Parts: sequence; C-alpha cells; structure tokens
Amino acid sequence: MTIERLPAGQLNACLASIPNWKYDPSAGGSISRKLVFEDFTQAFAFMTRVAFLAHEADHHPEWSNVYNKVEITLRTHDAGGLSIKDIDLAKRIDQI
Ligand SMILES: C[C@H](O)[C@H](O)[C@H]1CNC2=NC(N)=NC(=O)C2=N1
Repeated sequence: MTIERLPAGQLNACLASIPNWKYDPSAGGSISRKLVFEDFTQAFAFMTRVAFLAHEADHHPEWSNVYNKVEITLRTHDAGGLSIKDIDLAKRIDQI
C-alpha cells in the first residue's frame, strides 16, 4: 500500500490534535516528543509498550533512550515525510 504525505491543508489540524509533539518541517516533516520517567525501568517499560504498538501498526519510531529519558521521532520514510500513520501512532503513544 502506498502511503501519502499529509496534505498541507490537513497539517495544522493534525498537529493541533497532538500538542505534546514538536513538528520539524525539514525533509518532508517529522514529529518528536521527549519524555522523562522516574528511572530506566519505567522508561524501558514504556518503550516496550510502544514497541508492541509499532509492530501492530507496522510503523516504527526512530528513538533513543538515555537512562530515564526517551526521545521519539516519527516520520514515514515510505512517503518521504509526515503521514497520517505518524499522527495515529503519536496519538496511541500519548494514550500509554
Ligand atoms: C514494508 C514496511 O511496511 C515499511 O517499510 C514500513 C515499516 N515501518 C515504517 N516505519 C516508519 N516510521 N516509516 C515507514 O515508512 C515505515 N515503513
């Protein structure tokens, strides 16, 4: 299935629905969120839950973890930028 980048006309409404995520317009667009947990165990437990979501959605984050901090970037390589799959996964991550 081909996945399209978000049309410019939908971008602002989509971004407004995920206020915890920071939009970066470079390279077709991406969104990122930084999270801070109590400790490594909490951070990694969160990452495990995200991993299941990502597998289910067949959509995978670019992310890093340093002790209690997790930084996640979502973009759709197949579309060369931001797509609805990124917005949907961001919303599901926010629900964790
Ligand atoms: C073939 C497979 O569906 C694709 O490679 C998927 C897998 N996970 C992906 N994850 C992300 N973030 N972007 C993609 O374009 C992407 N493509």
